[in-house]
Amino acid sequence: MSEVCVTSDFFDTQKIERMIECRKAQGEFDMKHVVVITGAPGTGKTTVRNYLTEKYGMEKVLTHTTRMKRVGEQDGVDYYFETDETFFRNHFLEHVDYDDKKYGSSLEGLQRAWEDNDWAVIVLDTKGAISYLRKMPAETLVLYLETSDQKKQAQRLAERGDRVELIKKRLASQEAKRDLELPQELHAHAQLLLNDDWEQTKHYLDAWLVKVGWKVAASDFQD
Ligand SMILES: Nc1nc2c(ncn2[C@@H]2O[C@H](COP(=O)(O)OP(=O)(O)O)[C@@H](O)[C@H]2O)c(=O)[nH]1
Ligand SMILES: Nc1ncnc2c1ncn2[C@@H]1O[C@H](COP(=O)(O)OP(=O)(O)O)[C@@H](O)[C@H]1O
Repeated sequence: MSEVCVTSDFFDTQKIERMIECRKAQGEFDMKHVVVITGAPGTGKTTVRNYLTEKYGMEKVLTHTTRMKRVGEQDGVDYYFETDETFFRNHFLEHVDYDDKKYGSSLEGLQRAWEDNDWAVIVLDTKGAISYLRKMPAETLVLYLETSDQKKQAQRLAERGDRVELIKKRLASQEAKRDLELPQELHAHAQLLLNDDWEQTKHYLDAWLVKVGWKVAASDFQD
């Protein structure tokens, strides 16, 4: 990317406008993107997803699951809740077993999101993130979330209201243990994001988005 297409000076409106024009000329803003948020339970995947939809207007891609609804979750808002019978009526781009339940994301869901918005966001386990990178390398941006202390993750699940026995089962599952580490296949592609302090995480996300081609407006940087 040429020098005028990037700037680290976010307080200079003219430089930002030149950067936007330059990126437009390269067709960067015409591209579809899907931000895949992955990581172990309790690292903040859903919280980050909500920040990207609320602050940036990204389109949330809902996925399907056979797990039970948690308190406060709604069908068609948090997930499409399925039974073992209805689950495979969907056309999945990828699907996995996670902690003895099924989860899957459909191509239709992603395409629907892209009809409304060039930027979509989805929460997946690391296996799903690898599938997305294999199938759509140009469009997929992976964020891998972690915390500096794994005890924090269990605490957060309890604070979220998850039942103690379910937290234990979830954290003991081979998939949750696997996702505590960034898989080799994601090393070169995923952006690591330490989510200890929420204020810092938000700043980090804002900066990362500019780096990966988010269409900033000069006005975003005033005040
Ligand atoms: N591969 C894949 N993973 C999914 C899908 N939907 C959700 N997940 C992942 O399944 C795991 C369990 O999700 P959930 O039961 O909501 O628990 P949470 O991680 O504690 O919020 C998480 O890692 C999600 O990112 C999907 O469609 N495909
Ligand atoms: N940086 C943070 N500091 C403190 N609590 C957080 C932070 N990020 C998320 N949480 C809280 O931790 C809990 C689990 O977060 P969530 O986004 O549901 O995790 P995940 O989807 O990865 O399982 C939620 O109650 C959320 O509000």
